[in-house]
Amino acid sequence: MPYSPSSASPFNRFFSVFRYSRRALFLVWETSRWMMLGLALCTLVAGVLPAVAAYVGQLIVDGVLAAMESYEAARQPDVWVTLMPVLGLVALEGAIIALMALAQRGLSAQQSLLRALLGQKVNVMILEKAGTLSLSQFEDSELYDQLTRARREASTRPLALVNKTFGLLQNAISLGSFAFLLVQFSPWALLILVVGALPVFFSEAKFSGDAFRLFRWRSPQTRMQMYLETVLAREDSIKEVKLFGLESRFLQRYRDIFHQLYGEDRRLTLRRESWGFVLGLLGTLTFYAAYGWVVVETVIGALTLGQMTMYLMVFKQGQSALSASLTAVSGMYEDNLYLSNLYEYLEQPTEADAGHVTQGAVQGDGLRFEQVSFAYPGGHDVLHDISLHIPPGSSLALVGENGSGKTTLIKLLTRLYRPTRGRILLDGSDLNDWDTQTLRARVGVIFQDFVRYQLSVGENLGVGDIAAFDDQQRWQQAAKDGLADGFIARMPDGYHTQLGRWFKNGQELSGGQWQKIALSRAYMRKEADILVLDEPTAAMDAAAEADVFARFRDHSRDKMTILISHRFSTVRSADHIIVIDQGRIIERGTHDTLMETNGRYAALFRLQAEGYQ
Ligand SMILES: Nc1ncnc2c1ncn2[C@@H]1O[C@H](COP(=O)(O)OP(=O)(O)OP(=O)(O)O)[C@@H](O)[C@H]1O
Repeated sequence: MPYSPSSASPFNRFFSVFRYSRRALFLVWETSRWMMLGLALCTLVAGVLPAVAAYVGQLIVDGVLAAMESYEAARQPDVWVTLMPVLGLVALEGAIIALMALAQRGLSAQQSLLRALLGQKVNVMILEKAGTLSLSQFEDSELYDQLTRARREASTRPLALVNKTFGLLQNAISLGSFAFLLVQFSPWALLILVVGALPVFFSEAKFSGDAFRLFRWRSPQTRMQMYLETVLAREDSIKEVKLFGLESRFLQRYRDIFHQLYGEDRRLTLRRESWGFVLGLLGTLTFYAAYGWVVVETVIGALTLGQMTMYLMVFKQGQSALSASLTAVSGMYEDNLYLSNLYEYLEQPTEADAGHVTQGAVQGDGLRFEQVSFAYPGGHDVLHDISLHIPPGSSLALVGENGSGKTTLIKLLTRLYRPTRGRILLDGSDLNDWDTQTLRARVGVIFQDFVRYQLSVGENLGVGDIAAFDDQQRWQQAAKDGLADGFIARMPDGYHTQLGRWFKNGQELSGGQWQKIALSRAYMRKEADILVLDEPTAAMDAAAEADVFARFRDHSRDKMTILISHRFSTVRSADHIIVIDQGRIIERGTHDTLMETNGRYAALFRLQAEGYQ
C-alpha cells in the first residue's frame, strides 16, 4: 500500500521512519558488502570514542591536579615520575582523537564511493523497470510523475538514508556511552538533556512531511519546467522557437513557475527555521541550566575539577549528538518518503508477460482481427468493431483521415496495447498468448515517429535487429534494400558516421534521408514475416518513393504487409485496401473494386489525382 503520512497517527508516523531503512540498508548491502561492513565498523568506532575521550579527559585533569599536589608535597620531586602517568594519558587522548579522525575519514571516503555506486544502481533499477512498463503505463501522467521524481533524486536519497541510519546508530552509541557517564552524576541530568531536545525534533518531523508533500504535489509543475528547459535548449526545437520568437514567452512561463514554487519554498523554509530557532533555544536553556548545576556541585566539593570538565563535555557533546540524532530521524522521514515513492514506482505491477505460444494453432492462417474495439485508458472508443484478415503473402493498405485510428490499429497488432473488446489472432492463436520474443521477432514496424538515434549510421540500422546490431554486412544489405546506401557512401565515415547534433562531428540528415534509414532498419528484421510501414515515404521525393515501393514488393512476396499512406499512388497496388473513418471500416476492396463502388476512396483518389493535373 502506498505510504500515506497524513493518515498515520504521530506514533506510527515516528516508527514508519524506519520502514524503508531496512530496504535502503539491503540496497547498500547488495551494492558493496565490504563497504557496508567498513561503514558499520567506522560508525562503531566513531560512536564509542567520544565518550572514551571525555573519560580520558577527566583522568587527565584529575591526574594533573594529583601530580601538582604530589609535586608540591615531595621534598625532592622526580619530575618524570610525577609527570609520566599524566603525559601517558595525554598521549592516549591524542591517539583516541587520531583514531576518531581516521574513522571519520573512513566514513566519508566510503560514503562518497557508495554514493556513486548506489546512484548508478538505483538509476539502472529505475530504467530496467521502465523497460517492463507497458505503453499505456508510460502514458499515465501519474506514473510518469513517479518516474520523474524517482529519477531526480535517485543518486542521493538511498545513500542519504543509509548515512542517516548509520549516523543515528553512531550518535545512539555515543549517547548510550554519554548516558552511562551522566547517570552517575544524576539521572535527572539525563532527562533534562532529552526533554530539551524533543520539541525541535517534533517540529522537524512535521516540516519534513510538509516538504515532501509539497515536492510530491507540485511535480507536474516541475515537469513543465523541465519540459520548457528542453524546448528552449534543444537543437530539435530551437529552430521553431527562434522563428516564432517563443523564447521570451516560454522563459516567462518558466520564471512564473519558479516564482510560484519559490514562494511556497520560502514560506516553508522560514516557518521551519523560525520554529527550529525558538524550540532550539529550549535546548540551549537546558544546557546552561545543567552547566550551572555542575558548577555548583563542583564548588561545594561534590565533584572534582576533572569530573566537572568531563560532565560539561559530556553535556555539550551529548546535546549535539542528541540533536544530530533527532535531525537524522526527521531527515530519515524525508528520505523515507522519497524511498516510498521509489518503491511505489518499482513495484508497479507490470502486465503478466503474455503467453508462451511460439507456433500458432492454425499455421499459415496469417493475421485476423475479430470484432476488435479499443479505447485508450480513460478515453472513449477510437476503434469500433474492426474485422479483417491478412493471409501470408498479401498486402493490406489502410487509408483514412488524420485521427481515424490507423496507427492505433498497428499498436494493437504489435501488442503495445490490447483490444478492449474482440480479439486478434496470429496463425489461429490469440495475440495475447504469444511469447513476447517470438512475436517481436515476427513483426517489423516503422512508425511515422520513428526514433532518430544519436548513434552512428550503422547502429541506427542495427537497432532493427538487436542480434545483428554490429553486423556490418547486414547493415550494408539493409541500407541497399532501403535505398540508403547511396548517401551513406558519400558520408565522411560511411557507416561509422555519427548522426545527429548531440555529439562531436555529428551529421544531420534530411527528412527523406532519415526515412530511408528507418526503412532500412525495417529490412534488418530478416525473420519478420509481418511488415508494417506507417507513412514510410511521406518525406521522400517521388522517384525515391516509387523505387521504395518497387523494392518493397520484391521483398515482401511471402510476407504479410500493412501499409499506411496518404498517397494513393502507393496504396493502389495493395491486394486489399481498407478505408477507416472515425475508427470504423467504411469501405474495403481492391483499388479497382473501390473505384467501381465510387465511394469515399474513389472520391479521395480523384481529388488527389486532380491535384497532379
Ligand atoms: N496515446 C494516446 N492516448 C489517447 N488517445 C490517443 C493516443 N494516440 C492517439 N489517440 C487518439 O486516437 C485516435 C486515433 O489516432 P491514430 O493515431 O490511430 O490516428 P491515425 O489514423 O494514425 O492518424 P494520422 O493519419 O494523423 O496518423 C485520435 O482521436 C487520437 O486523438
